[in-house]
Amino acid sequence: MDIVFIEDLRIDAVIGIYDWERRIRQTLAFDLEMAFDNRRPAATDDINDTLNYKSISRRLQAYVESSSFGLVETLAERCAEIVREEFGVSWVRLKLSKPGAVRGARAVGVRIERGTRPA
Ligand SMILES: Nc1nc2c(c(=O)[nH]1)N=C([C@H](O)[C@@H](O)CO)CN2
Repeated sequence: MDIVFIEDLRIDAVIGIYDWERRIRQTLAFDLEMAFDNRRPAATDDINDTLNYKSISRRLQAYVESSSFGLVETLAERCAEIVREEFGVSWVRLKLSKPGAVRGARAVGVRIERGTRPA
């Protein structure tokens, strides 16, 4: 199985369950791994045959910047849905980190996998 990945995509958003968190924007970090057969773009050298990581990054930036969920679980689920439904990705692993949210930890967050992983 081939993978297209996006690493440490930083996006500012309103996120969190506490009152003070509803009044500020916090930086979130996204890591994505997406199943995609890269043999065709490798043969054609055509960007139109790829799973375009720039297009996906831009879409997630627009969505996350305008979101205001309480839980990272909710935001992670919505982002995985966008990747699968709008970009036709059969399997995605998405890690959503909230750096500095817990004193003593570099980051906290969730990692989810959605869809069927190709053989
Ligand atoms: N599993 C989760 N635990 C916590 C979350 C969350 O979104 N998922 N959120 C918080 C607070 O918003 C925290 O990040 C503020 O520091 C606490 N636990």
